[in-house]
Amino acid sequence: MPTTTDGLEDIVATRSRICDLDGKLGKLTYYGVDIHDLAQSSSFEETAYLLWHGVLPTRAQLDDLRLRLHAHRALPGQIIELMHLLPKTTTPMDVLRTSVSALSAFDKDLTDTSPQANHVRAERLTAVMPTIVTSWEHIRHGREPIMPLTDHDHATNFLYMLTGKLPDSYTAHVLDVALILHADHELNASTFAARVTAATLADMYAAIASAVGTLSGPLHGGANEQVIRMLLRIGEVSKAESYIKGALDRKDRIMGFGHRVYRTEDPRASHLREISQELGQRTGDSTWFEISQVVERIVKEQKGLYANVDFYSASVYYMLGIPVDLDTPIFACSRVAGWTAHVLEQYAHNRLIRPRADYKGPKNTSYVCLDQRA
Ligand SMILES: CC(=O)SCCNC(=O)CCNC(=O)[C@H](O)C(C)(C)COP(=O)(O)OP(=O)(O)OC[C@H]1O[C@@H](n2cnc3c(N)ncnc32)[C@H](O)[C@@H]1OP(=O)(O)O
Ligand SMILES: O=C([O-])CC(=O)C(=O)O
Repeated sequence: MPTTTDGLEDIVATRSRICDLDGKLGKLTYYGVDIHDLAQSSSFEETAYLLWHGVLPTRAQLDDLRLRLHAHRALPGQIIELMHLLPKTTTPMDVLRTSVSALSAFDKDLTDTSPQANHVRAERLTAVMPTIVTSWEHIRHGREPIMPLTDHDHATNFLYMLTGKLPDSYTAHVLDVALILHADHELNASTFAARVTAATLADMYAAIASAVGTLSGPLHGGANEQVIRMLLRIGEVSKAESYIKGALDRKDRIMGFGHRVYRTEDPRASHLREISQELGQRTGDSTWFEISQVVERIVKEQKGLYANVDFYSASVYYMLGIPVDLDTPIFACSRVAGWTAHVLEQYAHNRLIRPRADYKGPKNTSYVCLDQRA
């Protein structure tokens, strides 16, 4: 049996054309396009098109995609009914996973597994996930969900469905950039889970439900919610240093730091840090940015760890007024573009993913009948 690597570290498990990640240089590209250029100049919809088609769209192609996404935003009424049956304490990520799974029941063409049908599913899932997340926010607080807009971009529509008001252009821009930055990241745990599921030729809903479940854990996408909970516990800039030193002394893991691949700054964190600072200035309350800065400095000094994408996204979402347990669902609403791109790629060049385990358990154990066991 070849040597095993815990956590599959540095194991190259597939070929992919979608996302290139250089952990030493801190360089991230989607189909060769640098994440910095996308964050600077693209939109979430254009980035999703790039992930699904491998090229940037023409204006007409982008306009067509936007229209299709608008048309797919509404949820089947039965999914809203299903949400009403869930206990109000159900976490938004669990509701998202359950609803994505249930959506397969409303796909009239489920037996059509052609690439075209799966492309439509990728667009549908991407269009509808913000409606699931924001509907649950209203339902759990005893309110009626707000119907999606039939125009406006993805970020604006999300914030509208969440608050019932059209956001100002800066707020919508910030969420749009955050969605671009989270859209794909090579073979991260949730994308791997989606590909493993797709490789059995299970349908796209099953693959995305696997991915949502995998993203929810605090060592992966769930870290952003834990980061803001930590910042809120710290509460004041003057308490940040002693809080974080105490946590490090206790050998706690500091959420939002460290990465399996990056050995330098996560290129997405640089954008989110800048946005966090600017939001602090615009809102007149830089507390969350300043606490984050102290935490970042001490974790870097004492552990040599860099902030990852989840660290500054936490204060950004908080300053946008987003409820803390919607942080990871927002991540999912972006990453679904990457997940579905990887599922399409998996279907196109499929082989079952089935590694081996190096067995370490007992051998030749005799079977003792139940009534003879002590
Ligand atoms: C979108 C994303 O998924 S980005 C990642 C989001 N997750 C987090 O922010 C959670 C906090 N970070 C972590 O737990 C880790 O850095 C991970 C899971 C992201 C990567 O972990 P791995 O590559 O498996 O590293 P591993 O868990 O083996 O840690 C290596 C060492 O660094 C330490 N370490 C790693 N991250 C942290 C952290 N955030 N805080 C404190 N110590 C840490 C570990 O305790 C371990 O130390 P040890 O060797 O003395 O036991
Ligand atoms: O790549 C990873 O392991 C985690 C990550 O940063 C992401 O999924 O965005």
